[in-house]
Amino acid sequence: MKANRHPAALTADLGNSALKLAAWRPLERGAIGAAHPAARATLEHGKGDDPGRLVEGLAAFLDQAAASGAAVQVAALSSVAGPERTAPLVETLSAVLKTRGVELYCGPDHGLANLCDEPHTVGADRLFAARGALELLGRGCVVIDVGSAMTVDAVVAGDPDATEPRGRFLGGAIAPGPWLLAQALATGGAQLKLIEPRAGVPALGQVTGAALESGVVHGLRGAAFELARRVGAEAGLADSVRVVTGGARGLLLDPEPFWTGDLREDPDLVLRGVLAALLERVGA
Ligand SMILES: Nc1ncnc2c1ncn2[C@@H]1O[C@H](COP(=O)(O)OP(=O)(O)O)[C@@H](O)[C@H]1O
Ligand SMILES: CC(C)(COP(=O)(O)O)[C@@H](O)C(=O)NCCC(=O)O
Ligand SMILES: [K+]
Repeated sequence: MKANRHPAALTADLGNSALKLAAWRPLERGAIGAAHPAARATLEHGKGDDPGRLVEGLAAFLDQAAASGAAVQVAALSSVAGPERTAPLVETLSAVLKTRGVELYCGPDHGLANLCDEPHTVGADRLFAARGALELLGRGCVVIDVGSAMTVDAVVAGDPDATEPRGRFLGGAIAPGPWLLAQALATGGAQLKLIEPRAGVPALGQVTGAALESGVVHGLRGAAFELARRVGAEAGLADSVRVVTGGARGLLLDPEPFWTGDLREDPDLVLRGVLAALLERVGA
């Protein structure tokens, strides 16, 4: 017989910029969409990082999570990095978890039908974010994930009477994120310097740096709006909710977007999707 509660879980998302962790308390069934992590952390994780530091960081995170009611019993990882960054992380993560009797699942099934032409090439974070959005909203939407890249994707819910699939991933757009925009400008013009994208800058820049900040930040906001509008329209989701996630989402949300329509923010969309997939995987 299945227990009423899911086990406490660790979810990890290795993106191009950072490793994100969330620990989740034991949840009631059907509560993934409304859950808040007991603990969250973002660890820099690049090539050639000291594994000792990662071990320490992970152990400290797991202790903090346990103190907040999430003594982790199961764990899963999503990665969009290549094997050179993913393999050492999996090794370290597995080793740390093993000392606590916890098994790590790598890339659990996201549970969506992937309708893209080359499904295996779609980044795992896009699929997990889409799954997370379905958990959050219970219906189709446009997902905007602002990290190294800015992805704008469409997902629709599956048939509630059927057990599979949970939904359908329809694809979308991959645009540069704020840092890629800033770097492209800095390397593309002799007079142009590297700026740090930050929220709330004026559009009317009156020195080079301010004009670059404006172009990156307001350009990103404009791109997000236009992509969400067009992706939504082509996916039959013209009036649907837009859900914004990713480490740089603040650039879209502050000041308040000029877009009309229903907008939601969820810092944990990818990790929420990984959680849903993991709990299904362990059948708990
Ligand atoms: N405080 C911040 N203000 C603005 N941007 C930030 C901040 N923290 C992180 N970022 C941006 O978020 C990106 C990381 O977001 P994340 O979703 O973790 O990316 P990825 O999934 O590519 O690893 C960084 O590249 C940076 O552009
Ligand atoms: C588009 C992405 C770079 C986004 O990654 P992120 O910005 O979150 O690090 C990643 O999902 C990826 O590498 N995708 C592979 C190409 C594809 O999704 O079609
Ligand atoms: K991301």
